[in-house]
Amino acid sequence: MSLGAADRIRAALNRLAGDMPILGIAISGGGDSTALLHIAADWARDRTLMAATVDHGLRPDSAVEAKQAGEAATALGIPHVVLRWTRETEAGNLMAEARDARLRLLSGWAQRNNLPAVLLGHTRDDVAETLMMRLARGAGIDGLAEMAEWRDAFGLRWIRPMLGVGRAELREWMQARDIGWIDDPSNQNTDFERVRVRKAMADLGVDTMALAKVAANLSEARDALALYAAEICRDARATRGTLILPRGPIRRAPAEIRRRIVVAACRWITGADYPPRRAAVSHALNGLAGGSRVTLDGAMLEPDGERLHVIREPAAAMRAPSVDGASPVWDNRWRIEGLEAGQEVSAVGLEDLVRLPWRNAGLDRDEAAGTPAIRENGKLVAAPLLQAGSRVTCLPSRDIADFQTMLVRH
Ligand SMILES: Nc1ncnc2c1ncn2[C@@H]1O[C@H](COP(=O)(O)OP(=O)(O)OP(=O)(O)O)[C@@H](O)[C@H]1O
Repeated sequence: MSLGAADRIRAALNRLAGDMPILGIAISGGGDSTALLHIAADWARDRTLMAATVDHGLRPDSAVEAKQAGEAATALGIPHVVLRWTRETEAGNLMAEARDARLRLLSGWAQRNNLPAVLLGHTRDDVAETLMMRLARGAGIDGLAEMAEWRDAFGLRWIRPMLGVGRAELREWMQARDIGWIDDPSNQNTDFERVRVRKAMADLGVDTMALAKVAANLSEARDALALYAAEICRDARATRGTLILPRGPIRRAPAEIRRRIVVAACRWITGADYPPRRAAVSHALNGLAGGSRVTLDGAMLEPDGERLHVIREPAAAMRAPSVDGASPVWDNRWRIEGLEAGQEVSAVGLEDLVRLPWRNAGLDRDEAAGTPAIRENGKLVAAPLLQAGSRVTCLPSRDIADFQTMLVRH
């Protein structure tokens, strides 16, 4: 039984990362990622594996634990670093913020080390607990479907090779080999929803295998719906950062399909790592059904005859931080080429727009104000999408194929 668990993980590693000569692994020092560390170290052989631990600094022992996690990695010949997080505000959902910060820190580390992907130690128990938590929140099919074995987010591929294995199996496997791990006291803290859900599931005798099966069944349903949505959008087009969708077929499609299309369109525009909230999507769909222009999480959807135009919400573009030649992707959607030293990219804005021939660009006023502008010492030098002849080019960082992929894969 325990050998079976390691074999299944190795098979998943072959399937998901078999062609990667170098790979990262995120270890907390807890049981799941410690098991993954050992199994991946053995699997890696002539591949290079690098490990990192995020010290959230939320408990007095966290630094010591991060160091211990590192010792486990270096004992296996795997280089390890500790990445420290400092929380900026006290407001908001601590767990969600910590997870986001963790993914960002890990992604930065992976990019600095040219790692194409990072392994995470989620297990079948995580799948079951997530399903229960989302059920309680009234999630839709996507929220309830199983976690993906891989996902691209925060500029990186995340691989979860242990989704088919239970936490208890892993602990058995480690005990049989005398491998120790750190029991995080937060895993007993009932202030956290996941801990309460875990306890409730144990009390009710809920079988994680059955719940994981429900999640897998819903994934199949999701995939079928995704193909339906992709079929409806087969004539979708992308031009200069605007997505143009067929309005009639979308209007006639069932609500679940409309929802999926709107979510993918919004994420295509914003490049966001998470989909917009369900209630916000419902609100946007109601507006669209009434023929109105709506905004959703930084995207703007505008009915135009038989077409639905999806653009960047101008106010969101104006809030996007400016970038220079060192990191030439602006607003998470424009790749800027040809910037000179001292030049920066930010939105054109309404003030500078009046001096530009924006009407020739076939955009409306708000849309034009949200396009990239090149400035030097705060002074407008060029607005490449609105004027011909600029030496700087702005290329959309996503094309129509990316939209089709987003429809099928969330
Ligand atoms: N502080 C951390 N530093 C690095 N990676 C982490 C950290 N916390 C979690 N991870 C990664 O994310 C995965 C899932 O996170 P989750 O919060 O479910 O972890 P966990 O319950 O602490 O798991 P584990 O038993 O491995 O500690 C972990 O298995 C690990 O790969």
